Amino acid sequence: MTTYKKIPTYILSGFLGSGKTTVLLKMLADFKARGLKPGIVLNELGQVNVEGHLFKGEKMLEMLDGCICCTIQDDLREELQFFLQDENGVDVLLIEGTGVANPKEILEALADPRLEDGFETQSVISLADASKFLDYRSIFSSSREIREMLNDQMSSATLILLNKMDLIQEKNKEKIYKKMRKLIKGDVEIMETVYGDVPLDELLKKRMSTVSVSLGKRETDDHHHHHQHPFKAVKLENIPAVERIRFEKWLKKLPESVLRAKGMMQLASPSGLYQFQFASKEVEMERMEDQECATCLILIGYNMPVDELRVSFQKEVLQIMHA
Ligand SMILES: Nc1nc2c(ncn2[C@@H]2O[C@H](COP(=O)(O)OP(=O)(O)OP(=O)(O)O)[C@@H](O)[C@H]2O)c(=O)[nH]1
Repeated sequence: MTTYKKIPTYILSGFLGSGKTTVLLKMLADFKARGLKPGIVLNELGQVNVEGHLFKGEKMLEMLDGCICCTIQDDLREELQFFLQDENGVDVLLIEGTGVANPKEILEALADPRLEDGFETQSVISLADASKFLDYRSIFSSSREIREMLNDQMSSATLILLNKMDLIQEKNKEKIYKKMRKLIKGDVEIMETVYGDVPLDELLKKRMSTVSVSLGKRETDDHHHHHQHPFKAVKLENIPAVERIRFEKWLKKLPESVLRAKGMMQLASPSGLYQFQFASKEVEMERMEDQECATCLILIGYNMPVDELRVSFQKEVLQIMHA
C-alpha cells in the first residue's frame, strides 16, 4: 500500500471580527520564515473579499458569498481536492470560516472519505472577542440558532484564543472565564491574546487526536442544508470620496444589529484609497498600495434595517439631504 503524507490542517473559527484573519496572517508570515509553503481556504460572507490584497501570491481558494456551513459545504469538499493535486501541493493548510460558520461543519467536510487521506486536522483554533463575549450572549439571547452557533464555535475548539484583551474591562474577566469553562471541554487551553499574538509553536501543536464527527449521520444532507442564516451581508458600491471623521462617526453610531463592517473607501482628506475595518466599535484604516481598487462598504449583521442604513449613510456621510 502506498503511504503518503497528509497535509496538516488548521481551522480558524470565531465570531465576526474576533481576529481570525489577524491570526491567519501571523501564521502565514511564520510559515514562510520557516520555509514552509502554506495553502489557504478563505470564506467570506460578502460578495467580495476586501482583504484579498493581503494574500497576494499565496495559494488560496476563496469562497465568496456563502458560508462554509451550508450552501457551499460541498464546494469546500470539491475545492479541497485542489490541494491534493501534485502541482498544487502545500506543506500546511489553513481554513478560515466566516464569522458565522460552525467549525463542526468544516470538520465534517474534512472527514469526507475522499479527503480523509489527504488532510489531517491538527487543531481547531477558536477566537473569542473578549470585549464582546458577554455582550453577544445577551444580544442574541432570544435566538437559539445563534446561541448554538456561538457555543459550537467554542465547544468544537481544541484551543481558545481569548483575543482583544486590550479592550476588556477587568471586572468582566471572571464572568467570561466562568461562561467559557461551561462551554469548552475540560482540557482545552485558553490563551489570552492581543492581536492574536501567540508563539507559533502553540498554534501548531497537534491538539486533535480523532475527529469526532459521525459520518454515519450525514443523512443525505437533509437537515443542515436548509436553515436560513439570520446574518446578512450588504454591500454598497460606487461610493464617492468621504470625510474620514464623518465616516468614523457614522460607523461608531451604527445600531447593534450591525456587527461588523469592512471595505474600501476613498477618503477626501487625507486623500486616497483606504481599506477599513470596523469591529468591537473600533475603526482601523490602512492606505492601499494599489490605489486603483473599487470602493465598497460591506455591512454584516443580524436583522439590519438596510434601507435606514443606506439613507443614514447618504445623509450623514455623503451629506446628500434628499436621499
Ligand atoms: N484592539 C484590538 N483589535 C484587534 C485585535 N485583534 C484584531 N483586532 C482588529 O479587529 C478587526 C477585525 O479583525 P479580523 O482579524 O479581521 O477579524 P475576523 O475574525 O477575521 O473578522 P471577520 O472577517 O468578521 O470574520 C481588525 O481591525 C483587527 O485589526 C486585538 O486583540 N485588539
